[in-house]
Amino acid sequence: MRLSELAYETIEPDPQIDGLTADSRAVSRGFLFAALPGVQADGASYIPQAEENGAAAILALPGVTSKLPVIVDAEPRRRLAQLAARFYPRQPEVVAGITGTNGKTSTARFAAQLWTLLGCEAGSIGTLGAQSRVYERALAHTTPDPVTLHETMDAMTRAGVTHLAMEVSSHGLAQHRADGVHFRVAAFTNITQDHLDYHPTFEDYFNAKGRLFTDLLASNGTAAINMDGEGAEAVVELARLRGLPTVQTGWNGRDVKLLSCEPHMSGLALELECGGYVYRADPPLIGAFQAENALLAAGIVIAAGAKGADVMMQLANIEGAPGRMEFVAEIAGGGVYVDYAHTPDAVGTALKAIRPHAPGRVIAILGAGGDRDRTKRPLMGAAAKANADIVMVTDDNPRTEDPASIRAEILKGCPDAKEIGDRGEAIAAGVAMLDEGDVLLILGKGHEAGQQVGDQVFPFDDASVARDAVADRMKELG
Ligand SMILES: CC(=O)N[C@H]1[C@@H](OP(=O)(O)OP(=O)(O)OC[C@H]2O[C@@H](n3ccc(=O)[nH]c3=O)[C@H](O)[C@@H]2O)O[C@H](CO)[C@@H](O)[C@@H]1O[C@H](C)C(=O)N[C@@H](C)C(=O)N[C@H](CCC(=O)O)C(=O)O
Ligand SMILES: Nc1ncnc2c1ncn2[C@@H]1O[C@H](COP(=O)(O)OP(=O)(O)OP(=O)(O)O)[C@@H](O)[C@H]1O
Ligand SMILES: N[C@H](CCC[C@H](N)C(=O)O)C(=O)O
Repeated sequence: MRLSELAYETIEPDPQIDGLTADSRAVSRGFLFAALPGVQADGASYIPQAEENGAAAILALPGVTSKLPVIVDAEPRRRLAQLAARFYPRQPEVVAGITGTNGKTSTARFAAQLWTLLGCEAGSIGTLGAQSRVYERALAHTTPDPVTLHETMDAMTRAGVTHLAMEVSSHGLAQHRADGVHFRVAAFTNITQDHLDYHPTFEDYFNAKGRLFTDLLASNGTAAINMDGEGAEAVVELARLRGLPTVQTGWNGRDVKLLSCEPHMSGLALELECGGYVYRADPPLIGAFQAENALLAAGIVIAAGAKGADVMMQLANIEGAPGRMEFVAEIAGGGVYVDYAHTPDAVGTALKAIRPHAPGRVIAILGAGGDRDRTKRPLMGAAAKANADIVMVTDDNPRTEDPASIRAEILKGCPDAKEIGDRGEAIAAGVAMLDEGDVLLILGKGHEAGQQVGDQVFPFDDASVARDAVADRMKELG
């Protein structure tokens, strides 16, 4: 593709463009290099490296110079996404974007499962990567950079995916990573505190999420909203201002309404109302909050055109996502579970949700990630203290921070907690504490396969560490 075709500008010279990237280290001959101003660095300072690597053109802010043809744009991130959408033009027929603080991954997975059960070739993109029956790809971000995103969507579409549910994070929205995606449905789970290291205020965080509804949802699209989530009314208002229809779900939902939700040992017994009819479904999901995510997923699939009755019939068949209230081992009439709660709201929600599974005590293990919102740490500690019988504070991904300082900030919210920095030791100590009917809930890292300390990622998987600890304890008990 010629640069002028890609950029919709008359440019001389007009080189052939063979690829796009915002990372000078990934530039190959014929690539367009997008010089983006970032948090850590200014992409413009890498233009010489891009030129050396064979770049054919540059995208940059006004005032930036190069010996190569330059596309000048005051919003280069937005422009890069537009270029990426043109360079990789194929998108599934139906794309649903899901935003919110908690529940995006589960909702995206549920929506993709429902579509599959209804006979569509469906997939998802998010924290667990790009997944479908016909195409899989590991991804570094919940919402990938626009080049990776559009390339992935193009490849998924070529592989046959027609229905895609994708997570759209607030970072992704603020950085225009998903611009150029044709969203038929935009969905909202909830908004509570997170990422206040990146967003200067909670309002800024909400507004970033709001972009999915105000800027990215197609003008003939539909908003699907979990009416039980914090912030739902404000999102209804965003849709109303654009005159867009909504599908409202949850206990407070209008279109898919939860009438009752009874957690039992292996799942949830749900009673719902949709289109004037009452349905029962018993999905194998642990945690009452998963009912909200399941109903929102149903709302997404209905918003994209499926019949409510058909969707309700399949709700019993959806399965939980890895690392989300995942049962990993049984011990002494209780069990060990792993969950990805890494916000104050999620810690409280997950601990409340596990209570019905614990005839005995609830023991919580948690840490908090380094180089992320510090203000959430004592609140996470307090949420654990309020909802667990015993709390143990350990390390999550310290990244470049001092792990002991992170733990000290969590401990401000739960001063009586036991502190064990080494996560493996903490899990072993938690398992050793389990008595008849007790439950251990290991929070924060869910499906993650590594622990990031400094710049290094060491293999670490909560579920397998917990299984090994349970096996050791069983041996000891004979
Ligand atoms: C705060 C944030 O989101 N930063 C992301 C952003 O970095 P940045 O633009 O600030 O990059 P920078 O390091 O300042 O560099 C500026 C530019 O110079 C370029 N560069 C840099 C070095 C070099 O040698 N050559 C070069 O060209 C970089 O590619 C970049 O374009 O763009 C980078 C490239 O796409 C991302 O890798 C990086 O994600 C960082 C690592 C990150 O941790 N992001 C997390 C917080 C995130 O995005 N999380 C959300 C999920 C949150 C949730 O919902 O829980 C996600 O969607 O994953
Ligand atoms: N509807 C919900 N309300 C409150 N908490 C929830 C809800 N759904 C999930 N959670 C909690 O949030 C955790 C993270 O869930 P999930 O991975 O689905 O969220 P996410 O929005 O994808 O997060 P991230 O983008 O950070 O990966 C879960 O493990 C659970 O503890
Ligand atoms: N997407 C989230 C994941 C957090 C997971 C937790 N284990 C941590 O490291 O903080 C983030 O980047 O904030």
